[in-house]
Amino acid sequence: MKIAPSILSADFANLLQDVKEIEEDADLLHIDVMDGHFVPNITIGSVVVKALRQYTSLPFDVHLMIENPDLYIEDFVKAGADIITVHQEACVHLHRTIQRIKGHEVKAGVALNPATPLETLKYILEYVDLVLVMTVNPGFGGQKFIDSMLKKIKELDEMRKEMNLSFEIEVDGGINIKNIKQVVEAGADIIVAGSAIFESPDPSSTIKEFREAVGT
Ligand SMILES: O=C(CO)[C@@H](O)[C@H](O)COP(=O)(O)O
Ligand SMILES: [Fe+2]
Repeated sequence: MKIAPSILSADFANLLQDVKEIEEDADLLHIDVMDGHFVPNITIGSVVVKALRQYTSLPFDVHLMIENPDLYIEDFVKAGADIITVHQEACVHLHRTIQRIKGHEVKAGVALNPATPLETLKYILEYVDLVLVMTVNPGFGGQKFIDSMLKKIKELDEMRKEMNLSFEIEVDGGINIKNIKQVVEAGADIIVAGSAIFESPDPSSTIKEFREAVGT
């Protein structure tokens, strides 16, 4: 299991300090990019990713919650993204968008909102490196995990086995020390957590507790 702290819940006035605090314990840094159109919130853009890139070697896991992601892929690649994930709901030509990301030699992911069926990914799964299952409606940190998403993670894991594919399953939203084990048992490989890590008194110990809770 990999842990990807989401900087959405970090202190933006002390962003580097917060990243440094989790650097040794985290596997990836999850960066939520929101445009105020696809989701009702505006967060950070490629300039912030580029600024952070100079100070950490953690792989950057960029979650684009934006319309027309094709227009910005190159900017995020140049800024230092290692994984770029786009939403199925935001891409009219998803296959083209995934190929565009992979053409830059970074990993390509596709994200699904809670209400979007897995079946919409049937013909794209063989091309992606990662599927991000949203377990809250995207836009904000600190929301409650939607329980029915456990079934979705399990079904995706089954599809992966049946299709003999090796994409990673990433899960994002409302994950904490109480539900992490269930999420991993359902089939998740990468756990994103924002508020549970950055709003805890000791973010680095919280990551260690997450690993202990899962038994890894
Ligand atoms: O993409 C998103 C929200 O849209 C997430 O990455 C959040 O940042 C997760 O925050 P928590 O639910 O863990 O507080
Ligand atoms: Fe995210």
